[in-house]
Amino acid sequence: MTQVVGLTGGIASGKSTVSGLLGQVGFPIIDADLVAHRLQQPGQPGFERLVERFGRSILTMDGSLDRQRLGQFVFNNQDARNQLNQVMQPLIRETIMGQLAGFTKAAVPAVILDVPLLFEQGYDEDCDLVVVVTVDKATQLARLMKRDGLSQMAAQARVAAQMPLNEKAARADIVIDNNGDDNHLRQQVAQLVKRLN
Ligand SMILES: CC(C)(COP(=O)(O)OP(=O)(O)OC[C@H]1O[C@@H](n2cnc3c(N)ncnc32)[C@H](O)[C@@H]1O)[C@@H](O)C(=O)NCCC(=O)NCCS
Ligand SMILES: Nc1ncnc2c1ncn2[C@@H]1O[C@H](COP(=O)(O)OP(=O)(O)OP(=O)(O)O)[C@@H](O)[C@H]1O
Repeated sequence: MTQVVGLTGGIASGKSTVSGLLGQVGFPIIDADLVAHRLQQPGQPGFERLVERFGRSILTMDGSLDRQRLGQFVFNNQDARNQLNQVMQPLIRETIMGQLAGFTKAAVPAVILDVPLLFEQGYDEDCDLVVVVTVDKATQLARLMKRDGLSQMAAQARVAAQMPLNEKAARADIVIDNNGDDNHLRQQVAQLVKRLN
């Protein structure tokens, strides 16, 4: 049986950093952000349906999705975010479930399901174990502002669009505390790897 390990947290809490480390030691990763980005390439179903829903004003001059513009819109408008989720979440789920079935068929021992909206979209039901990467609000905002070049207000809006991180941590089987440095994070990931092996 393939063990499905859910990996989630808040925006910029360090999920991708953790999944990168798990990938380095050989775990296959299903990355929901990557799945979403691929579905949003011109010609892909997510792209077509987003243009139908929001119009061509969400496109750049070269005809690709203007992620920055759509982000500004949906992270400041709950109704627009609901519409985005209505369009994207069923497509993301279908793709993720297809990938999961592939790994199960190949009988891999464990697969990492890296999904920012794991609890919000009910993927925890499909997991054998859920790992939540947490970070204090101030550090989260600082890392998010730095990584994405966002203002404090824009970063706060993105954080507010997700389930509070302490609620996610309360629902976790394993919590990884990412308030420390890279070394502190690596030590905790090494513990997790021991447990998974
Ligand atoms: C709004 C979009 C265009 C902004 O693009 P951008 O390149 O700036 O961000 P990116 O896709 O890299 O996501 C960054 C982070 O934002 C958060 N986030 C993304 N979508 C959502 C959402 N619908 N609700 C809450 N948080 C979200 C996640 O923590 C994610 O890791 C993009 O996030 C998007 O299309 N989101 C819908 C798809 C989705 O739900 N993705 C999450 C996978 S479950
Ligand atoms: N322990 C750490 N010390 C300093 N910076 C860190 C640490 N862990 C992660 N970062 C940085 O914080 C930022 C957010 O990390 P990362 O991209 O892994 O988060 P994420 O949870 O995957 O975000 P998202 O939800 O947006 O996909 C990145 O720029 C990353 O390099």
